[in-house]
Amino acid sequence: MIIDTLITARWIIPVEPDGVTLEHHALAIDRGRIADLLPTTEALVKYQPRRIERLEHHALIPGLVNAHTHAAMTLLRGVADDLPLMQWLQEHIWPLEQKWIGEAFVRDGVQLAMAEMIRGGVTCFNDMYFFPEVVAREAVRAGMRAAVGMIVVDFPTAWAADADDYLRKGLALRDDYRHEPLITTVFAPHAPYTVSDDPLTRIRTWSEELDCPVHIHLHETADEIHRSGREYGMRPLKRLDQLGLVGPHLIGVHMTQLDDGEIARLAETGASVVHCPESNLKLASGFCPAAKLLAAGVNVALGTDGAASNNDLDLLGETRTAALLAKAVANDATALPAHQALRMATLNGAAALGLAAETGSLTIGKSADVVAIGLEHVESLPIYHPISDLIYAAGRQQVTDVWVAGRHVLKKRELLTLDTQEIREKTLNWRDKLIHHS
Ligand SMILES: CSC[C@H]1O[C@@H](n2cnc3c(O)ncnc32)[C@H](O)[C@@H]1O
Ligand SMILES: [Zn+2]
Repeated sequence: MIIDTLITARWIIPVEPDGVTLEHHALAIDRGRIADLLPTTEALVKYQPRRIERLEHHALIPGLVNAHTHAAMTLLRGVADDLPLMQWLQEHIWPLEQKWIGEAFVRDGVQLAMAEMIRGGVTCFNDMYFFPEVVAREAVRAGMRAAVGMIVVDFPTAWAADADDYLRKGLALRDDYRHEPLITTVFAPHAPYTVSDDPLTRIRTWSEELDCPVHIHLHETADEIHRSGREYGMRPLKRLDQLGLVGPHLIGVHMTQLDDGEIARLAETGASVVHCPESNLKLASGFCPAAKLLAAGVNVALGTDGAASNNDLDLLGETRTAALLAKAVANDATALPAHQALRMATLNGAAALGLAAETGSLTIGKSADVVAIGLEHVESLPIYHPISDLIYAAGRQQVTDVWVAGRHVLKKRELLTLDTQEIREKTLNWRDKLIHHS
């Protein structure tokens, strides 16, 4: 049978079923989808591929899903470090954004972010940023899958004037991209402290009508909880619950401040949480009880947050941090084993975005979003358990090849859809502008 591509690999970690590693298997790709997963010896007899990739020292894994980013903030990487969240935002990031944000900033920042993410094995990102139509356009150009935020904040910015304007523009974007398979749109009210009840209520109604997720920073710091107590007389999650937003569409990002009742409420309503351990560590925001949430049945995905608070978009590294931190937070070395961490970085992210039928595991019929990572490096040998190596020893620089919807976007670490040299030059121009005119 003729197919587009056959990838033979030393190991294949499909993620579904959980914890399984196949040895000497092959992945057949046809018309952008996973057509088969079978032993290499059988594949070589059964298929006549137009292209064949023999990856004898590699593991194939599903493309990683970065479930919370502000991609264009790569241009603000390292601009303000070692500060708590509100001081970082109010004194540094928001003034810079007010001055510089525009279509060109977002275009160049997103291109830099996608170059970094693809080289790190990320095939899908969930973005919350200004000028989301630019994010969507650039993602399609680069061949990346993106869930693009229909953002809302109470204050005017270069992108929109007020809540009505944000929502109108967001819904127009959703309509424009309704036939583009790589792009989905997600409501993205910034946070409970920047979006008032009226737009949140309208988002609830739209989200139900359109069956569309709602992506929001939530319970990020203790300060946010205290402020909500002063302004609304209740914790933010309670307020969102009263507004009808706590349910299967909710994607609560950070969630470092949670009591047992709130964990139970997230579980019973089918909400998702995005854990961003490195941003939380760097801003000293607190610790998301990831293992406790998973044990309660909550879908927990992983995100890097923006490169201005992380300071990288290394989701594989983030997965390692999540697995290590969970053990410290739970005081239990068995908490969040490697296979569960990998699931968070792939299938759980896809599930949070409503994309589990499309991506997140190497399953026949799903989109061919695939990452090859060379494991036989001195840094990760001798390899008793490939999933352990992947999470605890390997680094993103070991990612060699990436396919999104069957399209080869990284080949032997070379980006095929983005111009690395041009991205470097534009980034350095932005650095010079920010240094000389801020
Ligand atoms: C409405 S566009 C997104 C908005 O969010 C800001 N931001 C970046 N990181 C965080 C964070 O960890 N908590 C809250 N807000 C954050 C970003 O600078 C944009 O203004
Ligand atoms: Zn964020």
